[in-house]
Amino acid sequence: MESSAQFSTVASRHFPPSSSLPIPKLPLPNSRFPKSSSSSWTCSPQSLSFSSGNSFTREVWGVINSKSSVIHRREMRGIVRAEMFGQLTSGLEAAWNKLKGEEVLTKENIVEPMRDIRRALLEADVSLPVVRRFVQAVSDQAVGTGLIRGVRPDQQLVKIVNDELVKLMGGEVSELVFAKSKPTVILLAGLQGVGKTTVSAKLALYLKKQGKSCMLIAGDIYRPAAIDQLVILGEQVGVPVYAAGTAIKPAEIARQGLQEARKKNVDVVIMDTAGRLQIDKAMMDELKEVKRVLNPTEVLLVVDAMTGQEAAALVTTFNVEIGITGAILTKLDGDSRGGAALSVKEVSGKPIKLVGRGERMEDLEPFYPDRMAGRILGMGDVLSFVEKAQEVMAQEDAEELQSKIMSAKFDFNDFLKQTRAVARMGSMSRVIGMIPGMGKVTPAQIREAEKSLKLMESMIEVMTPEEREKPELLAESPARRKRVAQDSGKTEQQAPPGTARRKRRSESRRQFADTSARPGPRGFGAKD
Ligand SMILES: Nc1nc2c(ncn2[C@@H]2O[C@H](COP(=O)(O)OP(=O)(O)OP(=O)(O)O)[C@@H](O)[C@H]2O)c(=O)[nH]1
Repeated sequence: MESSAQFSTVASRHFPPSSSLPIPKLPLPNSRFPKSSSSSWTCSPQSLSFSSGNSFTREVWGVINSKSSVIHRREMRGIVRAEMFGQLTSGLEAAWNKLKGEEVLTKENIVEPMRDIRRALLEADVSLPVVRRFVQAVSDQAVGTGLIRGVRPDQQLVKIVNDELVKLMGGEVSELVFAKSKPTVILLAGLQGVGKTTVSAKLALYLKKQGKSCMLIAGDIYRPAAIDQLVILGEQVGVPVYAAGTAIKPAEIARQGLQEARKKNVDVVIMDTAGRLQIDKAMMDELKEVKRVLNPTEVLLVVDAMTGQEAAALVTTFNVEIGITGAILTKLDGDSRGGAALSVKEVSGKPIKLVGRGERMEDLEPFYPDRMAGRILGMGDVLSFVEKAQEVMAQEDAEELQSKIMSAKFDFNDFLKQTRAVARMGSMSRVIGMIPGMGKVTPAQIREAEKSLKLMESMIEVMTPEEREKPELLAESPARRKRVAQDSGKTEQQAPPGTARRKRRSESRRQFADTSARPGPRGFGAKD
């Protein structure tokens, strides 16, 4: 009877307690999420809100939510996080915890927290001179701060560390520079496998979204597949690619490509170049030649975030050798340490302009030092969340959803629309990482939540159009619920762990509900 067990994740709170099928329930979302009578993430340029209530969405977030408290308890037992900057976040938390119970920051009581901060930064692979300067700056301010009414010493220290982190990463966001007369030329360089080819196409899409016409030049003649890769990616993002094969020199390709771009009157030209396993003279000379031909506005070094402080050293070397304008940090999504993000500006003097946070073409963003600091300190990144939400959901859709929720007309079609919109924002781990307080959810728990979501989607997919529009049809008919469960191929054996226990708990709740005069359910399946 997995069918009913699974179905219950959707229906339990929406169907009358007299339903004949035993309907186990998922745990209710805990207080970390606001509760209201209906459930949705809604966004508009002016606002973003989450309301949770009687819907699938509440169930999904409920799963994640209930897990986050479990995770919190695990955290206390010292289990380290694996998500972006997770390791650093955990390390810094140890420092604040040492100040719990203190009245004021003193020279004596900050010794241990400062040691923790130093250790956390070194473990994050931040370069030693940077760590030294950082710790010194934080200690000086901490001792000089004095008592601020209503602010605990641990909160004071978090604020000081936050400000210093923002400074360390360059303070302001460093925008791309565009040439006064078309085309703006962007030259990409970097070692092998760091993500240059992918970044070329991502950058073209990023600029296209800003209304700029782009052209890509395939200049990696040493890895023949790189040209094909760029042509495919160019097609994917709808940007023309200039390729001249592998038999001519990159500088000549650059010259021809630039000519073509001028003919096409494009706004921006982006040139992908070959990577090497290590920096060698021939590679640098070739790049210098390409740079001379292109006279680019931006020369961006693509570096892999996972290489930590080595990335900062590379930026320095490339800057000395060929002169660069900034860096693009890729694979930040898999970086639990953060050493590269924290070291590049301070070590090389060159800013990180953009970051790659996933393999999809949309996963390239400006580098915001303040938002990064927020992520590092476990405060989420609400602004990026809102921007992503705005990107994937049309304002009208958001308003329509909101009004449906308000009038309790949110149906299964709306639920699908909403979850698919959230999926377009990126992987669930990424979306969750941007929400304050959710940074502690581990990858395993996210995978489980994703599984639950897929399960719900598969059930909705086998519903008839009428059932999707009128959830009450299912509420009133055990036969329909059974069919939906069977058609979506669920069996009791496939039930996720804990279902049996939830089932027992739900039965006892239902017995209670049968005997007490509780008001009927609202939201999905509600009768107006
Ligand atoms: N997770 C993740 N993967 C990325 C990111 N950027 C690039 N990748 C992946 O990294 C791998 C290498 O990317 P490429 O673009 O081929 O790297 P490249 O620097 O052009 O490689 P060479 O031409 O060999 O020098 C690919 O599998 C990309 O999908 C990112 O931000 N996050």
